Amino acid sequence: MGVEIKIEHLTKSFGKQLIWNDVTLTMPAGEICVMLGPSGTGKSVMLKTLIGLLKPDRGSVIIEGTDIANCSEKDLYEIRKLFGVLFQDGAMFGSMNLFDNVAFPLREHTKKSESEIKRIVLEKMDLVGLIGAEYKLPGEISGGMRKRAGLARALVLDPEILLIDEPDSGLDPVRTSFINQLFVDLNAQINATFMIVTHDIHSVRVVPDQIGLLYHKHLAMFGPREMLLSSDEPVVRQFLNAQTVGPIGMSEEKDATELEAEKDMDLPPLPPIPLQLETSNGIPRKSQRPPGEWCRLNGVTPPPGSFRADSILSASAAKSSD
Ligand SMILES: Nc1ncnc2c1ncn2[C@@H]1O[C@H](COP(=O)(O)OP(=O)(O)OP(=O)(O)O)[C@@H](O)[C@H]1O
Repeated sequence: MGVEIKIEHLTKSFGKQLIWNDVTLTMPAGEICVMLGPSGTGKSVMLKTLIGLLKPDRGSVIIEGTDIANCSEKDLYEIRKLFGVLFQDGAMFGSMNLFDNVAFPLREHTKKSESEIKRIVLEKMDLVGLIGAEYKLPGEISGGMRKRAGLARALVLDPEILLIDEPDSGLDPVRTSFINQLFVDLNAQINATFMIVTHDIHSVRVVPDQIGLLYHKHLAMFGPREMLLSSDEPVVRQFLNAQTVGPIGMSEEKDATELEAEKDMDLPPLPPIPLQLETSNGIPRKSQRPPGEWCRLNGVTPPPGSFRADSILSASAAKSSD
């Protein structure tokens, strides 16, 4: 399970407004990828292009041999069955209880019997910890529960690819840690390829296998977590460490005068690279590599204190309160 997604030379604009140009990356099968970028750099547009809701101007998105950027409606319909999507607010129908919301794709897209549908819905609601809440309306539950219900719905058709847009928006740090743990556990269990769009720097440091950064109308970098967390590239370093010093300004890029004023400033040292978040049952993640392996193989010295168990304190604290 889980399929590779190969994006080549992808370019998208709306009228005269270029969103991003010449994006090339490969999301390895079954891995968790996170896409970052300042607001308005086109992360949601990227997700919509991946599922074929938006057509790029140029380039291709190859999934299982089909270029979904340029295929027929019929092929697109088939390929879309591989996807599960979790929108920011869970995108629940307000008048339907959670059971019916989660059952919706099964009733729409399959000919399964109601007893089979019930079995699947309860299985997925159990996976996301929502057993007992089946008959609640979306308006009666918290934002975190709505997101989990959205996730259960994204899972009912057994997706090979999960697209997740800002899962942490509106969630407190503990709920964010819980949902991160859920993604890691689910990924190990169903082996799907994940693309998560987020602004949460803590999640970015511990959850993904691959990280991408969109900036100033292009893909600034995409690669293994250790590569980006040890990078000295100014945009990557500034964004991943939430610093004000660097090329990213309040609205977009800083101008030459602002950059000149910063040129002699000392940058704070890179923080240690934490260990990757493990599954809660201890089963290794499919893509798991020994900590520090990428740095070692590529001759990169990680920041001092990297890969020590105490650098994932907040994630394990959240787990122990489960
Ligand atoms: N259907 C559309 N028609 C025209 N412009 C669009 C459309 N969809 C998105 N845009 C524009 O594309 C740009 C990127 O939007 P997008 O929502 O992808 O950014 P984002 O990186 O996800 O931002 P944020 O982090 O704030 O959610 C914005 O300027 C937006 O106005």
